[in-house]
Amino acid sequence: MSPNQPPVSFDEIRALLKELPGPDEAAADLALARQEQLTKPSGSLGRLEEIAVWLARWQGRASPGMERPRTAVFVANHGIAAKGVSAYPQEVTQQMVQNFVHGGAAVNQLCSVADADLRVYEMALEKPTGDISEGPAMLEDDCARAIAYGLMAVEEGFDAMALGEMGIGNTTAASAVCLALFGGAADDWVGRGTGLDDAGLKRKTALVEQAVAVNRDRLSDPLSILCALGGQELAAIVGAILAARLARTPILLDGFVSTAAAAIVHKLVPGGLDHCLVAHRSAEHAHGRLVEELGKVPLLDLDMRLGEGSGATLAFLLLKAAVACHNGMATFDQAAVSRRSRDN
Ligand SMILES: O=C(O)c1ccc[n+]([C@@H]2O[C@H](COP(=O)([O-])O)[C@@H](O)[C@H]2O)c1
Ligand SMILES: Cc1cc2nc[nH]c2cc1C
Repeated sequence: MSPNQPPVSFDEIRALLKELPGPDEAAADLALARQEQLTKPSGSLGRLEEIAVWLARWQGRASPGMERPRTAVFVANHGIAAKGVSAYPQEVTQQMVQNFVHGGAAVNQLCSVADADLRVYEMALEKPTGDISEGPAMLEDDCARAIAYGLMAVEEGFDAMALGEMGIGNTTAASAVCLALFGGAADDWVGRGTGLDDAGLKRKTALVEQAVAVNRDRLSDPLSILCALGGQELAAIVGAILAARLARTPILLDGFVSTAAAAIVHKLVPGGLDHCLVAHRSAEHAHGRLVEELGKVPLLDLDMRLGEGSGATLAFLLLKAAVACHNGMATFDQAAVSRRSRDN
């Protein structure tokens, strides 16, 4: 496959999975060795130390950088929205795109605070995916094209990317994907999304159960699950995660919906999410269980449940702090600070 021709079939995407590069352990070892020289008790910067070494490992350089972060927000509509699974009407998806463009959304302010570039990818909003409670969300070709769209959204030259989404009804799709991938009961995976009331939550739970039952013959592997139950923005996030691995770009996953998309990659390739961190634990009911399934510990826990890349963009600030300490602190030798006393 030439670099300018993204894969447009599941077979080509499966072939790409075999080409994913591993970590740069030499860069990580050098970063770890530097952490031990810096003027602080060993380990005392906790996860900031881990983040600096993780960035070195996945950027492939001993001195990690965070000058150029980008937030990508993938936006799509969902047929299931017509069944009353969201507290907001479907037209909000398009209206929020305008709000992003005019700089009025939360993610605009957070990008400005974090000095991050923002890209919004609108995915055929006039053509919602199929209603998953009645049949598949997408045909294989459409799903592969959406994955390819996400692959193409990753450009070289960014130090890290935050992957976010926007789409009324997409927590229903995310819950259905999780139920199909991890099993359990529908109510393990369903939450209030944008703020459903009790009656709405009951309806949404029944529809998620129905979606998995109706599509049961289409759930044989992770890509088929994405195709049958997911959405275009979830598929694009899958593509962006894979492309970022090829481009040596570390990823911050946002909330429940972004993490549900990432779970597809987790099930497709062992270690496929090693270049990704979960930025925050969303207040959406199932996110805690989902991050446990992925073996991840979110960086922040602020009761946020907005989506649109907000939590991941906010966490860029932690990555910047980790890099500033890693690259800027003096070593014990440079600052003439005495090292640890011999243990008795
Ligand atoms: O990702 C999350 O943790 C999250 C939790 C609740 C809501 N959202 C956002 O809200 C929208 C989906 O909610 P809903 O209720 O319409 O399914 C969509 O635009 C998401 O970005 C996102
Ligand atoms: C207003 C609004 C903004 C959002 N941003 C991401 N998801 C959203 C859902 C709603 C309803």
